This record gives sequence, C-alpha cells and structure tokens, in this order.
Amino acid sequence: MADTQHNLTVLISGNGSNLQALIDACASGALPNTRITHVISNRKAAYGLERAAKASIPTTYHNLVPYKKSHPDTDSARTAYDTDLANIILALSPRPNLIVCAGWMHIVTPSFLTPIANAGIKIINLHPALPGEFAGADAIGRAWEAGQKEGLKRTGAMIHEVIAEVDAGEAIVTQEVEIRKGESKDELEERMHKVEHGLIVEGTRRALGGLGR
Ligand SMILES: Nc1nc2c(c(=O)[nH]1)N[C@@H](CNc1ccc(C(=O)N[C@@H](CCC(=O)O)C(=O)O)cc1)CN2
Ligand SMILES: O=CNCC(=O)N[C@@H]1O[C@H](COP(=O)(O)O)[C@@H](O)[C@H]1O
Repeated sequence: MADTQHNLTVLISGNGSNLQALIDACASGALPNTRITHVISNRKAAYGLERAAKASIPTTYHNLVPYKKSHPDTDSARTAYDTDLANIILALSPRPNLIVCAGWMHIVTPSFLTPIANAGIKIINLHPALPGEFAGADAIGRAWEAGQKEGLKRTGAMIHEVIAEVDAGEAIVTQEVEIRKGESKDELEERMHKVEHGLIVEGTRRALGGLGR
C-alpha cells in the first residue's frame, strides 16, 4: 500500500525545543512519511520561529493583541482570534492531518476546536505533568515546589488530545519523571525537557495512528 504522507502543523510560543525534536524526527525517519508543513507562533520573538525558518518550514505569527484592540471585550477578541486561527490552518495546502501544540501558551476555545474537528483534524498537546495533575501553566515549577515542600516523589509529562477543558483531554502517552530531593528547579526542568523531546515524537506517532507502513 502506498505510504500516505502525514502533514503536521505545529503551534508554539517559545524556544521550540520540542518543535526541534519533531523537525529532527521527520528528518531522521523516526517519523517516516511525516513532514511539518507549517509552524504558527503567537509570540513574535519565539526562537522556534527561527528553528522553523532554518528548516525551511513556512511560519505564521498570529498574535492576540490586535484583536484585543479591535474588540470591545476579551471574549469577543478571543473568539475572533480563534476563528481566524482555524481559518489560517484550514486554508493551508496541503491541510494538516494533525495539529501539535508544542509549548503553545494560548487556551483555544470552541471557536477554534469546532471548525478544526469538523475538518477531521486532530489536535494534541504536550503537557509537562501527568493526567489530572498540575493542569495549566508552570506545571514543572508547581511539581518542583510539591517535591520540595510536600515530598512529592514523581511528576511526569504527557501528550494528550486537546479539548475545551485545559489539559484534560485523553492521554495518548505518559512518562513519569522522578523528583530528586534537594535538586534545583532547573535540574528538574532539564530532565523534564529530555523526556518531553522523546514523548512528543512518540505521541505524534501514535496520534497519526500507526504510520504508513
Ligand atoms: N482548550 C485547550 N487549549 C489548550 C490546551 C488544552 O488542553 N485545551 N492545552 C494548552 C497548553 N496548556 C496551557 C494551559 C494554560 C495556559 C494558560 O494559562 N495561558 C494563559 C496565558 C498564558 C500566557 O499567555 O503566557 C491564558 O489565559 O491563555 C496556556 C496553555 C494549549 N491550549
Ligand atoms: O499544557 C500546558 N501548558 C503548556 C506548557 O507548559 N508547555 C511546556 O512549554 C515548554 C515548551 O518548550 P519548547 O518546546 O518551546 O522548548 C515545554 O516544557 C512544554 O511542556
């Protein structure tokens, strides 16, 4: 059977080390028949935009500020922003089979989720905590705190489906990460990132539903 080509759109907000892991996995064949066809950032200064450019991947900068300026309230600004984000992705040719949130620090609403779901495109997210734990921003920092103050022994990371409720979608793959007594937050963060870089490739592989043979 002819191998089907998998097209990814990756959403980022920052450094893009997880984007880089995906770029490298596509290049090395770890993700066969898979390419990142577009990268979208909501932060202009995101280094991940440079990583994409270096890999000749088209990028789009899509920021919420102009919407806040041209709308009477935050809700209508976010609705318009999310609607346009969906339209940007749906206008891509080829369209993605999968959208990967890799450090995408914007909570998407049904204005984005519904048109994307209707187009049959799945969305996954990398969350640096285990299912049901530390949902939201700064999960690593909160886990480190719990390790130092409450003796939490482990945290972890997961790739999960993106639904309206934040970081509550079904887990696709998880990996535990031990918390070492007395370690600095940076040390935990470093170990977490290494786990993430493997998990984001494995989670993408599984979300693509077993790659073209
Ligand atoms: N629907 C929905 N949207 C999502 C996720 C989800 O599973 N569901 N997973 C996301 C990653 N997780 C988060 C969780 C919380 C925040 C967060 O708290 N953001 C603040 C602002 C943060 C910032 O702008 O720096 C906000 O109000 O948007 C951002 C990403 C991406 N967006
Ligand atoms: O899901 C919850 N919030 C999202 C979140 O906190 N994502 C985290 O942002 C980092 C991105 O790193 P980069 O890939 O830019 O180097 C990475 O640690 C992700 O786990």
